[in-house]
Amino acid sequence: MENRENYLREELYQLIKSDDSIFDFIFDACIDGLWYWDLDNLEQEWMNDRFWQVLGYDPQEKAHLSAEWQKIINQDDLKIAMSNFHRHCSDPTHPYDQTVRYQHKNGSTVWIRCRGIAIRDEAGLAHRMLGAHCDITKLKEMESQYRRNLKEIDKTYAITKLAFEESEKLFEMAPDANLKVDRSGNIVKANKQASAIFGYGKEQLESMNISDLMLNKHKHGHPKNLEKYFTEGGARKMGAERGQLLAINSKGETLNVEITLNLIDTSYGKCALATIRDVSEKENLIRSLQQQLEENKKLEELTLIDPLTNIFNNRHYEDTMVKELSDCSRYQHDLSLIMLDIDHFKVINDEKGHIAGNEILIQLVQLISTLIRLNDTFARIGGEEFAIILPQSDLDTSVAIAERIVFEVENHTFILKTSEKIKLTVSIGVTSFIDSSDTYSSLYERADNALYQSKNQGRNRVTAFETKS
Ligand SMILES: Nc1nc2c(ncn2[C@@H]2O[C@H](COP(=O)(O)OP(=O)(O)OP(=O)(O)O)[C@@H](O)[C@H]2O)c(=O)[nH]1
Repeated sequence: MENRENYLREELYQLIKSDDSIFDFIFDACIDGLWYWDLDNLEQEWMNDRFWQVLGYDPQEKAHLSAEWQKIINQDDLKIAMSNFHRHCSDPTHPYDQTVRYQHKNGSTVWIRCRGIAIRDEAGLAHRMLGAHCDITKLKEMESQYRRNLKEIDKTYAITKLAFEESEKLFEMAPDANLKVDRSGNIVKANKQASAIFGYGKEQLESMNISDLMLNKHKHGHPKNLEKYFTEGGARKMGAERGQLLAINSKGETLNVEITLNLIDTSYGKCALATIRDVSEKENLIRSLQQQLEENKKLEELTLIDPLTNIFNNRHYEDTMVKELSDCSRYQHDLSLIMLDIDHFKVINDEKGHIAGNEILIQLVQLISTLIRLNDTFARIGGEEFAIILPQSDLDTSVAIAERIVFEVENHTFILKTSEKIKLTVSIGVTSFIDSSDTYSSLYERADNALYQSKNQGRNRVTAFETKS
C-alpha cells in the first residue's frame, strides 16, 4: 500500500511539473485564491483570478501589487497576518495560518482562511511566500446562525424551565390538595395540602392508588370511570351534587370533598390532575344552619302570631275555638264564626306581584280590625283566608258585622307603596253555635260551606248558615 502511494504521489508530482493544466485544475478546484509574494520586493505579489473573483473584483482591474489586498483586508486582521508572516519568515515552525476578513466589492464581509508557506534559500532565508485562500464565509454564516440558534434554544429552555418551575410551585403551594393520577389510578405526585387533608406523608401518598382514599362502595366502579375520563378528557367537576363526594383520610374518617379534574400532559405522561377541596367544615356549617332554620321554623309554629299580618295564626284560632266552644256549651253563650276570603286574589298577585299581594293582606287586616270588637279573635288561617271568632255574638249580629266588612272593603281603596291604587272585594260565610252537639269541626264546616256559597253566588257577599248540617 505504501509503495503504491509513493508511486502515485510521484506520478502526480511529475504530472504537475510537466503539465501546467494539472496545477491549474488543482488550484481552480480546491483553492479560492492563490498568491505568490516576492519578499525581496514586497510591492510585487501575483494573485490568481479566483483570488479577486471571490472578493467581487474583476482580475483585469488588478496590477498584482500587495497594496491591493492590504487596502481591502480588515486592518486588525492585517496586523495579525503581518505578525504571523514575520514570525513564520524567521521561524518555519510558526504557521502562517489565520482567518481574516476582507471587504467584498459590494460592501459585505468575506471570511477567508489564509495560509502560506515561505520559500527559502539554502541558508533558510525566505525570498518568496506562497499562499492559499479558502472562502469560509458560508461556514461563518452557518456558525453564527448556529450560535443564534443555540441562544434561542437556551432562551426557550430557560422559559420552559421557568414555566415548569412555576407550575410545580403552583401545584405545590395551591391552597387545595393536588394529586396527579395516572391512567391506573396511581398517585404519581401529591402536594403539601394533599398530605394535610388526607393525613399521609407526600411519599406515602405517591405510593398509593387514588382508590385508597375512596369509600369501599365507590371503589368498584372507579377504574371504569377513570378510563372513561382519560378517553374523554376535559376539565370538569366530579360528583353531581354539592357535598356528595366523600373521601377517607389516614384515620379512616370521612371527609366531604369537592373535586375538579383536568387532563394534563406531564413528565409522567398523561395524568388526571385532581384538585380536591375539603368542604367538611363548610358542609357541617350548612348542616347546622339547616338545623337551626328547622328549629326556628318549629319555634315559629309554636308562636301564635302570623308574622305577615300580625294577627293571630291558625294555631291560635284552633285553640280559641276549642276553648270558646266549651265555654258556650257550659254557660249557654252565643258564639259565631266568620270565614272570610279575598276574591280573585290570585289575579292581584299575578298582575301586581307577590310583594304587592302582601301589602294588601296587611292593609286588609288593618281595615277589618277596626270593624270588629276587641274580644273577637281575628286570625289568618290560610294564605288569603281569615276567621273571626265572635264570642257572645248571635247569628244576626255576626251577619251584620260581616255585611259591614264586605261593604267597607268594597269601598276601600288600597294604596300600594308604588302609589298604585287597588280595589278588591271579599266573600264571607257566617255560622253560629246551635247546641252542645256542635263541635269545632261542625262549626268550621258550616262557615266554610257558607263561604263557598258566597263565592258561588258571585262573591262580594255574605252567606249565613243557620241550620245544622
Ligand atoms: N301575596 C301573597 N299571596 C298569597 C299568600 N298566600 C296565598 N297567596 C295567594 O293567594 C292566591 C289564592 O288564589 P286562589 O286560591 O286561586 O283564590 P282567588 O284568586 O282569591 O280566587 P277566589 O278565592 O276563587 O275568589 C294565590 O295566588 C296565592 O299565591 C301570601 O301570604 N301573600
